[in-house]
Order: sequence, then structure tokens, then C-alpha cells
Amino acid sequence: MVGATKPAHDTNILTNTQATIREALDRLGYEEAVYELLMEPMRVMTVRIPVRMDDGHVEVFTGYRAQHNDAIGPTKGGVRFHPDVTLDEVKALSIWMSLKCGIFNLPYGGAKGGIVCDPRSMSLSEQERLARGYVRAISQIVGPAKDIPAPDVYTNSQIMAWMYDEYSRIREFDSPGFITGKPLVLGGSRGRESATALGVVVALRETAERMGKKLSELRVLVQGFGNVGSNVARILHELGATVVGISDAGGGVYNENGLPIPELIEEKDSFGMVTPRLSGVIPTEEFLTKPCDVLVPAALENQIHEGNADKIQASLIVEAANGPTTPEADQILHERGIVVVPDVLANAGGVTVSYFEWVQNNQGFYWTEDEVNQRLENMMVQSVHNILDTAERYDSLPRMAAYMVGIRPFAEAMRWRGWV
Ligand SMILES: NC(=O)C1=CN([C@@H]2O[C@H](COP(=O)(O)OP(=O)(O)OC[C@H]3O[C@@H](n4cnc5c(N)ncnc54)[C@H](O)[C@@H]3O)[C@@H](O)[C@H]2O)C=CC1
Ligand SMILES: O=C(O)CCC(=O)C(=O)O
Repeated sequence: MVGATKPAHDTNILTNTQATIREALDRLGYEEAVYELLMEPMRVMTVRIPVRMDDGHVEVFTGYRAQHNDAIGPTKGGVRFHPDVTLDEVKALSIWMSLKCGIFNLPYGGAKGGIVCDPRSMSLSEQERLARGYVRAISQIVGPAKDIPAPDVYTNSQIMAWMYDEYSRIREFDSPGFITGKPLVLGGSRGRESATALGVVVALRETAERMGKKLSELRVLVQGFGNVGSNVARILHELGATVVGISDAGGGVYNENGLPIPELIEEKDSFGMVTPRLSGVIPTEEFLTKPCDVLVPAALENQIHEGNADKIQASLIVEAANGPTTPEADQILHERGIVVVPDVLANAGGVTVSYFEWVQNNQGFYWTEDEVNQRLENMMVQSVHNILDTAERYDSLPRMAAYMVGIRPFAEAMRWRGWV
């Protein structure tokens, strides 16, 4: 995620997540021990990774892997390369991965990894040595039946390929099910590249229809133009919605009549940056409050906060990023009647197609892109209505409904196993 800096409105996403988990478990009537087990990852590994840099000196990087809960199956989640990675962030992200798996009935618990580094200032060979060093450092706790990594911010199919190769060498057998988000030729799944975005668009369409609005009538602002944001903009544009604004780390562009999305995608670089080549760029804070029907944050955490929530003009927010809305902003948006489709529901298309990739690797039998997309769409439609119906039934916000639906399978699995 190029240009990403620590958000101005930084809040502790781990303590916020723990508070929401507690409320969800209380509403479901589970005992204290269930909360005690689910409030923190069951296992966290911190590693120090020495990397010989191109100029000959050795730099030592800190990396983490957090495994939230393995009562249901192996754990799963991406690895982030970013200078602002912290242990608390990785822990919170691992809990959110569990919620996604719970909502979508995937046979996994959540995990997340991160390395404190800035890949923008590293050569490809330095990144390769770092990726391989990370796998060597965590190899005891990962594997196709233990914990399955995937791409996240600043990591991509090339980094997955190096990690896969390193793991296979260590274990002395070829092990494609160890990691997902691989290149197609190494056992990647068709559709994984755009899966998160496709899921976001399906969640947007289904929720808008429940609000009496058609996709083709909507004006959408998309914050972030990387893997998720640019694909969301592309799919919406192809389906006839009007994408009135897009942004990246340098700011945003807005046109009430719609933007030429295919041309903008042609212009963007591999780090999701396009604004350096555009005129009329406005700052992010102004961008987020521009007129629109739907806002899709697809960049960083804590972008919608108590300082701007009262100025947002959208009536629907679909969270493509992990953790883009602070709890204070959630409350303000609710009071203003703005519907928020939470991250653990909206962006779970990525881990769902990663699950499809793992299934295909285990079977050695590969699906067409149509099969992948159709299965994803069916699961997304079902999960969106399940969460929105649950929210109505419990008179709660969709986020609380998503936490209740997502956490329950872990509490039940732990009971059956006799852990609580
Ligand atoms: N890639 C995936 O499959 C999944 C990604 N996510 C989440 O989606 C979000 C975006 O991920 P990717 O698209 O993969 O990352 P990316 O690294 O491909 O793109 C990030 C984009 O955000 C922009 N950005 C950075 N700082 C910004 C700022 N202050 N204001 C506006 N834009 C800014 C960057 O310029 C870039 O366009 C992250 O929260 C990630 O965890 C969630 C589920 C799956
Ligand atoms: O594809 C995966 O397994 C994980 C994706 C991920 O890291 C996320 O949903 O935040």
C-alpha cells in the first residue's frame, strides 16, 4: 500500500474489537471462559528476520504471526508488509479473520501475519530474502493443515510464490495448499485477484436493493485504488453504476457525471497510485465528504472517524478495507440513518476464494472462473441476507449481527471439544 501512513485518527483496534466480541458473546449468552479464550489469539509468534541487503549489510526485521482460534480447523489469513504493522494490529486482524470464516462457514479459524518493513524502499531480491526468511522463522507453526497464509497489504502473488517455494523446500515435498493467492501456474485459483472486490460489489448490490435502490442508479465514491479499490470501481462501472470519485494515498478525483474508470486503471501503477498523473486532485478528507449515494472505503483503518462522520453524504457505506470505521463514527453514522455493511461481511470474498484455492489444491482439480465467481456470489448473497436479517431480528447494527453470527461457531466448537 504505497503512501500509506499511520491514520490521523488512530484508535486501538484490538481493544475496540475485544469490546465488540464481549457484547456479541453476552447477547448470545455465553459464559466468561468463552470470552477469555476468544478475546486474544491462542498463539502469537514474534520473529526476528535477518536479511542481507543488496549493499552487503544485514538488516533485522520484526515479524508476527497471530493464530486466533483453531477449534474449527486450521487457521487462515494474509501477511502484511508495512512499516506501521504492530502486534495489536495483527492480533485484531486475526480475530476479524475468524469472524469472516464464521460468517461464511469456512472450515478455518482466523490468523494474520505482518512484517514491519517498507517494501517500497526494498529491491525485489531483498523482498524475496525477507519473504523466505519469514517462512523459515514461522515454519513450525504453519502448514496446509495448520495455518495457511495469503496476500494482504503490500504482498502479492510473487511473494506468495517465494513463500510457497521456501516452505516446500523445508518440508521436502511440493505443498501448494500451504498458501493461497499464488500465481495461476503454481496452483492459484482463477478469480482470486478480483474476489474481494466482486464480493464487495455483491454486498453493495444486495443491501442497496433492500433499501429500494438499483445498482445502475447509484453514484459511488471509492477510497483506495489498489487491488480491492480499482477492481470495485471496474466492476461497478461495468455493471452500470456511476463511479463519481476514486482516490489513493495522494488524494482523490471527483466528477459528478462519472469517471473514465478503464482509462484510470490503465494509468495506475503497481502500488495503486494514479493521482500523480491527474489534475484536479483534492485532499482525502474533502474527497470522503463529496456528494454520493454509496461510499466504499478500500484503503486503510480508521478513515471514517468522529471528525468526519457527520459530513459524509452517502446513505450506504460498504467496508472493503479492514477496520475503516471507528466505533465513535459507527455511532454517528447510525444516528444519521446511514447503513454500514461491516468489513467482516463485505470483504470476505477474498478469504472465500482463498478457501476455494486450498480446496482445488487439495483435490488437484481446478475450476473455471465462472464456477469460482458463481460459487462466491451465491455464498455472498446468502451471507449478506443472513446478517441483515439477524440485525433486524436482534434490533442491532449489522456489525453487531456479523460479530454474533461470526463468533458463535467458535464458541460452539470449543464446547463440543470440551474446552469450555
Ligand atoms: N487484497 C485482498 O484480497 C483483501 C484486502 N482487504 C483489505 O482491503 C484494503 C486494501 O487492500 P488492497 O487493495 O489489497 O491494498 P493495496 O496495497 O493494493 O492498495 C491500497 C490502496 O489504498 C491507497 N491508500 C493508501 N493510503 C491512503 C489514504 N490515506 N487515503 C486514500 N487512499 C490511500 C493506496 O494508494 C492504494 O491505492 C486493506 O484494508 C486490506 O486489508 C481485505 C480483504 C481482502
Ligand atoms: O485470502 C485470505 O486467506 C486472507 C485474506 C485477508 O487477509 C483478509 O481478508 O483480510
